[in-house]
Amino acid sequence: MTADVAAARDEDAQISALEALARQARELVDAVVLTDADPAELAAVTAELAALTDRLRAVRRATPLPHEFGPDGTFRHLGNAVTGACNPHALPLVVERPATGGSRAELTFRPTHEGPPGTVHGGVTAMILDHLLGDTVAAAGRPGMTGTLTIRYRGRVPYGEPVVATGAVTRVEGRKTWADAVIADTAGTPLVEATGLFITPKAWLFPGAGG
Ligand SMILES: CCCCC/C=C\C/C=C\C/C=C\C/C=C\CCCC(=O)SCCNC(=O)CCNC(=O)[C@H](O)C(C)(C)COP(=O)(O)OP(=O)(O)OC[C@H]1O[C@@H](n2cnc3c(N)ncnc32)[C@H](O)[C@@H]1OP(=O)(O)O
Repeated sequence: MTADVAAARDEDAQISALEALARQARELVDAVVLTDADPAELAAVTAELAALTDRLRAVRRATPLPHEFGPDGTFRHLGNAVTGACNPHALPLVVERPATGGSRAELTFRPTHEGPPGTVHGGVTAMILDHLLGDTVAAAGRPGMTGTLTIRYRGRVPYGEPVVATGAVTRVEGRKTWADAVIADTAGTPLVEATGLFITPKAWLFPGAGG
């Protein structure tokens, strides 16, 4: 085994272990949101969690895992707030790019995403749509940063039931790309619609220009 292969295997093992930790942390958050334990039990669990937190903090990175491009051009961001498999905050969203264009994701929100009773928080659905729009413009070869994001909430988004998010580019002009996205129920009824303007930063076209 060459040193490169051994290093790649070590990195794979590290990432798998981090993914498992993030999955467990999501389970923990869900359990916290839904627990009905008594105060003494809550205090005991809190003390155990404090000890675990200290263990992890003892070996701390300066930043979350960075984004990277694989040899086949695929984009991976394990620390991302929406898609990051190693980020407990992330659903994580798994985005597909259908051959017909655009981006698509099937997802199921959890009770931890609740805003109004029984309904997913509007800021959470906006975040998902922002990401899906960003992936949509990137899939069209026009990656960019969100300039504007407009959301129309048409129906309550439930948690605990699958919903489908889809996005498509609608217009391009210079460094600007507009796209629409929607979260719909499995019958296709639109629940939240979004339009975004994405701008490819000057710096991405001309590396070294700053920004
Ligand atoms: C996160 C991805 C990183 C890596 C990406 C690479 C590849 C990606 C591959 C796959 C990615 C998959 C998924 C990505 C998913 C999600 C994306 C998440 C998106 C976000 O979560 S992102 C965070 C929120 N976002 C910001 O943090 C932006 C802060 N901001 C800036 O970084 C700059 O401000 C910028 C870049 C916007 C412009 O800077 P700039 O210097 O390049 O351009 P400049 O100012 O010259 O404007 C040129 C023309 O755009 C007009 N214009 C400018 N800003 C506007 C605005 N806000 N609204 C309307 N029009 C605007 C001007 O009026 C002018 O228009 P005109 O030419 O007509 O006069």
